[in-house]
Amino acid sequence: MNHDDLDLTDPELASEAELAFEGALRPKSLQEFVGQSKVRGQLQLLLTAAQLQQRTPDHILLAGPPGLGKTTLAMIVAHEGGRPLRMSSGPAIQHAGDLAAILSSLVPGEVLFIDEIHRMARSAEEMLYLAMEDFRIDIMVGKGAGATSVPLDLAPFTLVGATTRAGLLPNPLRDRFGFTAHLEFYDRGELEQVLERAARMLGLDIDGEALAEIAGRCRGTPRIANRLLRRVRDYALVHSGGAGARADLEAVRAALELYDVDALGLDRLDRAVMTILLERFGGGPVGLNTLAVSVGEESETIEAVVEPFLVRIGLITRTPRGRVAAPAAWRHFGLAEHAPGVEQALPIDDL
Ligand SMILES: Nc1ncnc2c1ncn2[C@@H]1O[C@H](COP(=O)(O)OP(=O)(O)OP(=O)(O)O)[C@@H](O)[C@H]1O
Ligand SMILES: [Mg+2]
Repeated sequence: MNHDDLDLTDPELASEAELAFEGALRPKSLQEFVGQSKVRGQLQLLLTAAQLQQRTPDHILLAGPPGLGKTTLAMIVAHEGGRPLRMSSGPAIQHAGDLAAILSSLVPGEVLFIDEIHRMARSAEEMLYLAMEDFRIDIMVGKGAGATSVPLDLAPFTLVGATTRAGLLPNPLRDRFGFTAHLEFYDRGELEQVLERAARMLGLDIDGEALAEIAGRCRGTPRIANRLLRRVRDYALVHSGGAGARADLEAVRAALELYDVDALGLDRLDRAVMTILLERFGGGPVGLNTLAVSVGEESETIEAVVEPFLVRIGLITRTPRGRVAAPAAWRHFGLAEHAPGVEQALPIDDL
């Protein structure tokens, strides 16, 4: 089964076909990169200053929810400076030795991209501190009492780290980045631009109204925008009997209804979380872990993927006592707001 069809609005899941498509769609320069104007300006300044001084740019941390363009920006940083790019990821660096092998083979000026940097092994993290600061690592030679550490100079490089969970990074690591870019969800206009570009590349003839409808349902996330667009393209193609893909508002609505993406872009998991929060916990407050267990998901997923969007569109608020449903949530789900404190009346084993 194809991941696309299972979790159309999960910004994290990507099938092989989708990855190939993403590769083709990635903007290659800051100029082509849509939206994130603040971050674009910050990056531009940092890269230009480095170029003027003919040095490697400072280390950059890209933080933000999945699918907003972190990998794309890392590639742009390399491309804009005409620098080679090495790609790795936190889960692939489980020993300091893994990192030493990468670092010692970098060429001068290379951009090292470490995706999901918060998942790197602790021992490697410590090695990275020295590497980032002094372009040097200490390699342990021998074992036991006779072990000595041998310093090894590295080629100057730029580390670009990406994380969906900046809060999990230890302070010493966070502090060693010259700049942290916080990526924001995209607004409608920006998403329409992303979609327009992708439609052109897909050879899909789609009108403005239809684009706007997709833009409204893709959770502020370019990856989801591109994915929904492909399903609309399928729909248009099949309904024209293969004659050519042309999509209007009606086609978009029909296609997205088929795939269970509602008018706000909520998918099944979002709706499950919201329904439980509203109906079972009377709108909260309820703790993240309790919510996660109730829908049978990892609390990491709820926190990194589901919740940021629900908070952003004003369906959930985070309070010190837990997550609370906002009035808009009751309206969106067509429910009457319960009296506060209902959750306390629930039988204990229902929690
Ligand atoms: N600003 C943008 N303009 C145009 N397309 C974009 C933009 N940002 C992202 N995209 C597209 O969205 C897709 C996902 O982007 P990308 O892989 O860079 O996200 P990510 O932040 O690295 O996600 P993850 O956290 O899952 O690794 C790519 O196909 C990319 O082309
Ligand atoms: Mg990425």
